[in-house]
Amino acid sequence: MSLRDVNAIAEATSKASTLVEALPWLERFRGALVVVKYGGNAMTDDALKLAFAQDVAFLRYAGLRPVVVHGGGPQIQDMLDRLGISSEFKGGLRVTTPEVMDVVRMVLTGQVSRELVGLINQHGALAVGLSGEDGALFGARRRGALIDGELVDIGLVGDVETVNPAAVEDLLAAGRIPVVSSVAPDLDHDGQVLNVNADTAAGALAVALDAHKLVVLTDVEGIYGNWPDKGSLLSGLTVSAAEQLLQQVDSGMVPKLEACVRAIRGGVAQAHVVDGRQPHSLLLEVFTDEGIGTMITNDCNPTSKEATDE
Ligand SMILES: Nc1ncnc2c1ncn2[C@@H]1O[C@H](COP(=O)(O)OP(=O)(O)O)[C@@H](O)[C@H]1O
Ligand SMILES: CC(=O)N[C@@H](CCC(=O)OP(=O)(O)O)C(=O)O
Repeated sequence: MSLRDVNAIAEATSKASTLVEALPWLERFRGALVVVKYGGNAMTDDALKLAFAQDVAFLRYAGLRPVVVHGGGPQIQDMLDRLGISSEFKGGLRVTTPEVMDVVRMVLTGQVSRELVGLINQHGALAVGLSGEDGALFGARRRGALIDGELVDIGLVGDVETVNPAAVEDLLAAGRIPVVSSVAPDLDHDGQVLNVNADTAAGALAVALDAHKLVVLTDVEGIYGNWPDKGSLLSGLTVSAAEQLLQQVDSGMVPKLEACVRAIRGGVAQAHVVDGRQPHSLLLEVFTDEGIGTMITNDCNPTSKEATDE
């Protein structure tokens, strides 16, 4: 046998072993409902967006039930800049005036959602976009931001208080992939919509759908115990440890960690924060033995990918 033949066999064997490694996870997660939060910072590269759309379609064809909740912070910022509208963040949340709210709604539902739906549908008539307004999916109430222990007004920003998952469940029952934008009707003011952080929306939806997993894709490798010390990346932590860590993290990681805690406390078996800059990170998380990034589980199933919500 020539060296070329030996190399070809080794390459084929390695490809086959990747597929075989996926087998127990394919068996285990058949039918599992997975809520995937796709952050705007992991969405800025065209090749990464294509890979993400492939992963989501793959999950669906592999028999899982993916639901995408997307962000779009950088895309909103681009549009605000183009329109010459200034906005600032307080406590990781965008201060949202009525003028900014118009742009948030337009960009999330009219641009980011459309683009993701189009990319996923390159693999079949799968994805349908909807916002928190559609089918009264979300109901939100205005919230402030906690700055140095003081609650400050940040305008039309909401926290999800009610979830009516019927519209999403209808789409799932029809074999579709719901793609959800985090704009929500204000429960206290008819006709008003609120800007909801997409991590918060994903956590609330994962609980309401009784999801098996919440996977949050972002622009770091996972959660660091001592950010920004690169040696402090955590592969797994319990929900109690995550609650303690919440006191130490800052900026965009706060709503992510809060969403993971909300999901686990609400009965979701596993929550993951993974690196959306790594192509196919979603597939690697679901279908490999080690997974990637940081996994949060309840205190009874410490950091095991076998964790269940049963
Ligand atoms: N403990 C931590 N571990 C990881 N990232 C952290 C931590 N604390 C703060 N961060 C910051 O959170 C950011 C992720 O949030 P964000 O930029 O809002 O992402 P996305 O656009 O994906 O929602 C990271 O890039 C990092 O700067
Ligand atoms: C209240 C608030 O901050 N809303 C976010 C909504 C989009 C979002 O969450 O996008 P990422 O996931 O990309 O950060 C914003 O206006 O930027």
